[in-house]
Amino acid sequence: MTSSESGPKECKVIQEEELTRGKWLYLSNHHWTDHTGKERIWEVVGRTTKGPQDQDCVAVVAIVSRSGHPDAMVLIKQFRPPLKSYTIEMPAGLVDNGETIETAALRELKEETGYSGSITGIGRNVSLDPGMSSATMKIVTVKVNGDDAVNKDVSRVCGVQGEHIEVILVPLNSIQKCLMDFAADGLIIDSRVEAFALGFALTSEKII
Ligand SMILES: Nc1nc(=O)[nH]c2c1ncn2[C@H]1C[C@H](O)[C@@H](COP(=O)(O)OP(=O)(O)O)O1
Repeated sequence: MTSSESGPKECKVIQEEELTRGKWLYLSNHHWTDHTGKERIWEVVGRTTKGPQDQDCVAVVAIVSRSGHPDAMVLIKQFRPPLKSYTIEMPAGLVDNGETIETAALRELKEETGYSGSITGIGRNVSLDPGMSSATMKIVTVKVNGDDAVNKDVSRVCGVQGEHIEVILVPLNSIQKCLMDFAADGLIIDSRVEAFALGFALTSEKII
């Protein structure tokens, strides 16, 4: 029986060969065998910061409810050197060594937006860029009571360790229009935000 008659083989990585390492990232060749059993090489970027926890990072879908206002999603605008551009993203960041996903989510939300909230859901383990990077993350949903004293006077500009982050509240009922305006202004929309907005529009039966 030939290999094609026996069906596809299970693909697997057989060796990780590190090529170079920086402070935050490393580049490796992953030697792997494909569905025919042939050995191949894939170039992979990994994060040096990954500790024993399962995920490299966390992203936060934070929805603010305030009396007299429609519910809004907390988004952030910041400059991203890899893209040479400002971006619109969800609050997100690296999970610190030994930190739980829950703690990381609430910490990043506070550091990057000033908001405090409570967790309403924790997503699955997901990939950020499966063709390029080994990094994985979870999306945590958080509800924020905008009328609560702790959230009343949050600053429009946040961030720690040199970050300069502009906080933007985008009403859910006009999220597609807002993203279109940001893109028209030359901002790059994070794919997680775009996917959230598309899903929201589809479930609301409003594509734009
Ligand atoms: N790839 C990176 N290169 C850097 O030069 N610096 C980096 C990289 N990735 C993260 N960082 C730095 C920038 C921040 O000071 C810290 C924490 O970032 P965090 O807020 O956790 O994550 P992001 O929001 O994704 O930047 O790490």
